[in-house]
Amino acid sequence: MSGRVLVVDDEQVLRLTFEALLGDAGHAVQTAADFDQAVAALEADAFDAVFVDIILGGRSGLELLERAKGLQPTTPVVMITGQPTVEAASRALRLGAFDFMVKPVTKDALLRAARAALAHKRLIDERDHEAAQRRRYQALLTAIVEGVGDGVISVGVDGRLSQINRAAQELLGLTSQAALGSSLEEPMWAPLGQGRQMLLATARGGSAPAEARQQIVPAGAGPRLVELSCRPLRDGQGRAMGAVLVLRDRTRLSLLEDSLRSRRGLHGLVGQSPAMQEVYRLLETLAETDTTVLIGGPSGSGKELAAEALHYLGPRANGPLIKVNCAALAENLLESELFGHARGAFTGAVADKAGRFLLADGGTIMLDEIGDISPAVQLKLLRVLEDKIVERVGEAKPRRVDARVVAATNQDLATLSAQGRFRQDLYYRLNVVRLNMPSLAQRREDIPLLAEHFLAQFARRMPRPVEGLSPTALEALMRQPWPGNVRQLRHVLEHAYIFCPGGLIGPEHLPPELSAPPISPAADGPTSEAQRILAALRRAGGNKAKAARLLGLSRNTLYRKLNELGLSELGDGSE
Ligand SMILES: Nc1ncnc2c1ncn2[C@@H]1O[C@H](COP(=O)(O)OP(=O)(O)OP(=O)(O)O)[C@@H](O)[C@H]1O
Repeated sequence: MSGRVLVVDDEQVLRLTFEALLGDAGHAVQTAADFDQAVAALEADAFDAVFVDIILGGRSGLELLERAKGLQPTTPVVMITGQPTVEAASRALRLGAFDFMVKPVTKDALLRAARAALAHKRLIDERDHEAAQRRRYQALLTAIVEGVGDGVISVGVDGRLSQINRAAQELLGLTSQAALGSSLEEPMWAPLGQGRQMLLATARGGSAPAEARQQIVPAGAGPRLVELSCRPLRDGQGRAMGAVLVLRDRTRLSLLEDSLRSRRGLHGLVGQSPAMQEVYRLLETLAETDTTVLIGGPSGSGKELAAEALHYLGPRANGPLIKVNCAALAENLLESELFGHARGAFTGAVADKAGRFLLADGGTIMLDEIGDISPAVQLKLLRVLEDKIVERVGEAKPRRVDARVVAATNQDLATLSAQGRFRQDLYYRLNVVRLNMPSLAQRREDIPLLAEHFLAQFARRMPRPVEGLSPTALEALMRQPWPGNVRQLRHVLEHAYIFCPGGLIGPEHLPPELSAPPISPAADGPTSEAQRILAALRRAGGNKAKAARLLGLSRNTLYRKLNELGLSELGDGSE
């Protein structure tokens, strides 16, 4: 081990001898003959060891020792004396001398002392180097920790705060600087919520989740959605030193996600429009409850699908879902269909019949086209809704039934009840919660998504190489008034799918009715409605099923309307 050595002695012989011996041993030696020369050398250069004679002409070597320690504190200074005294030795050591040698100094003793001094210096240098490195590392870490936007909190194994950055303070709403060394058990850390347990448990080597997501409500501010990530801190030997928690504020992201996560559909219903988002939100809320829901909306707008969603998204999903189309059955048939009958209750009642309400026990009953039920059935229905009791036709025995009622109509029940055609009390009872399905014209932006959905459905049923809609066909679809709403769109696309030989569906594959000026939706009064129906029947060559499709009405609704308008004799009666 070689080093830079300064030899300070006023005796030239000694200086030269030391210089030669140390030089031969590989050290770079510099000499100084007196105090001032020595100080100049120490000021000019850094030395790894200094040999100083205690007698330096007029000055004391001890004085130089003191000066050397001031200038180069970590450099070992070896004192040399011709007349050792206890006082001088102890003073030298007190002043920080590394060693004390008595003349005559042998070569071996000199080299040994030099070796020891240099080894000592290296040790100190290394320790200093490590400490400096630790300080640099710490400064860097602090800069990083302060610089990142995420909150950082660390604790020692004792659960006491060892570091917290500004972001964490702000996130937690801590107004004053959190005191390092304070325990995380203190109440001021309560807003940290689960993060507190994660930190404490991890720091103590216990088990805790490494990741979590939670809401933090900082004092005097709104709630923040925060992602937590906790890791243990270990030293080089793997010993636990504490834990660090990173808090990432996801509030903005989650708001953004929420606004972007406009859903493309819900349980069979397709559509990404704001109107449908509202429907989905309402359906999810209502699915959880047992309230009677009245679903309104024009024909073909998805009322039946909405009723299904209400059933299948709620706690009754495992129970039965019974659907009854109230317009499809004659009055007396509907009554026994709904409430059941006893054997012999009327001609043809050859056996007991449970009725749809009892079949729906524990589940949901969907009463479609509820506007079409007779006054007698209305009264019976009111009884079920109010008392949850059914009585079968021809039997006076009340039976308890637990069925959720979802009613649907495309008629204006408020007007019907104002006209005395629908019981007002039943209307109020049904109308407790109202869900209105938007018409397709109110959500045209959903047409491309719906088209994609239906084409994929057809492709499963009738494999043929239809790739999708051409832009012009889509444009034509976007322009339609869609009085028949989604049902009509579905029919139109089915037609196009069948007529398209492959590739893209073009406008030429769409049903001819679509290329003709669209039949305008009923905007006003019965006259224009009659005209619309007549126009549709004409265009459909008298075929009522086809006319219903053109109008976007279900067949039942068209029959009802024809009856109401006194037009039931029109058309060829074909389905
Ligand atoms: N949002 C939608 N997403 C996907 N398909 C839909 C949607 N709305 C309606 N449909 C489809 O349109 C057709 C008619 O829907 P549905 O029977 O639910 O309508 P409705 O309002 O009950 O009609 P009506 O009043 O004539 O009984 C069905 O084939 C249904 O699958």
